[in-house]
Amino acid sequence: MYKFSFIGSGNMAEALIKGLLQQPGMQPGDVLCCDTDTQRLQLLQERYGNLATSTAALDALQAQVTILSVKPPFIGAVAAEISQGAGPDNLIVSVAAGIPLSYLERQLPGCKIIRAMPNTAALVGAGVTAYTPNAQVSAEERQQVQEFFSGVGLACELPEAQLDVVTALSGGGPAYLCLVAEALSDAGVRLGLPRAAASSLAAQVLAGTGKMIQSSAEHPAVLRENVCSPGGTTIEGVAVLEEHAVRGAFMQAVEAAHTKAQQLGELYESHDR
Ligand SMILES: NC(=O)C1=CN([C@@H]2O[C@H](COP(=O)(O)OP(=O)(O)OC[C@H]3O[C@@H](n4cnc5c(N)ncnc54)[C@H](OP(=O)(O)O)[C@@H]3O)[C@@H](O)[C@H]2O)C=CC1
Ligand SMILES: O=C(O)[C@@H]1CCC=N1
Repeated sequence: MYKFSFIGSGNMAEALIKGLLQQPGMQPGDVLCCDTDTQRLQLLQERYGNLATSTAALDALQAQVTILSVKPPFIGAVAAEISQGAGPDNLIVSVAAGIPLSYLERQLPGCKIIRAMPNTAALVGAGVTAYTPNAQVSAEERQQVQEFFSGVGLACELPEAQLDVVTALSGGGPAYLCLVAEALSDAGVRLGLPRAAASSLAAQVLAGTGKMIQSSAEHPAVLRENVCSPGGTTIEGVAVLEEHAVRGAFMQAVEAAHTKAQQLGELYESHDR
């Protein structure tokens, strides 16, 4: 019996696998990766050692926890494939954006199912995941899933109605902040810094500020004020960001992603496959 299996071994699965393998006691052989792309499976073995692999999704049921990590449009096909073997003994975690528990329950009747939304920062053990279990999941299994996701960052159980917001905020969050890192690095290069120096400064600013926000008792607004000296340099930059309505842009970005997650969900509420 494997500890974890993944159906769909792409970017999100890899982030979780890399994070998991950094935990004490976890061996590559504890993880089964299933994917239709054999080159991808080979690449993961080159990167992470002796992971078990298979091209048959059904094999993934030979694990304590099976993670569905294919793109939303493939969830129906994968569920159909594993429904022949899945039953009340299987604990299935879907990380697919938008796909409601009710749809998964219709495809995999009787199974213990968790809908979860992690992010790719799991890769460095600094992810964040919110999840909702269905009624079949016991308290002990909830704890198992909590431990699984908290091994690769923060984890919390939330009502399913909030998962589309989580998808938009923290699921997609690394993309928004990578874009900020790129923009800061480009700005440095534009002003004459070598690319490597500009990129490393930008990355450290993001990492350091994140740490500071998390560890400080102060509101982010106060931490920002602490940087803006009266009549100084930073307030000039902040004024430009405000002129370009950057806060509004971030809010609209999260709202657009939320709308998309809801649209995906509506599609699956009304379709059987
Ligand atoms: N990327 C992210 O930041 C996050 C993603 N998610 C969710 O994770 C899921 C996966 O996303 P992501 O990792 O980015 O996607 P990827 O495309 O990187 O990975 C999906 C993998 O599944 C494979 N695949 C497709 N069909 C099947 C099948 N029938 N059986 C087995 N494997 C199959 C794909 O192969 P091929 O490429 O050949 O099609 C691909 O290797 C999505 O549902 C997404 O919503 C959730 C949170 C964050
Ligand atoms: O973009 C997506 O649909 C997925 C879900 C959250 C992050 N990536």
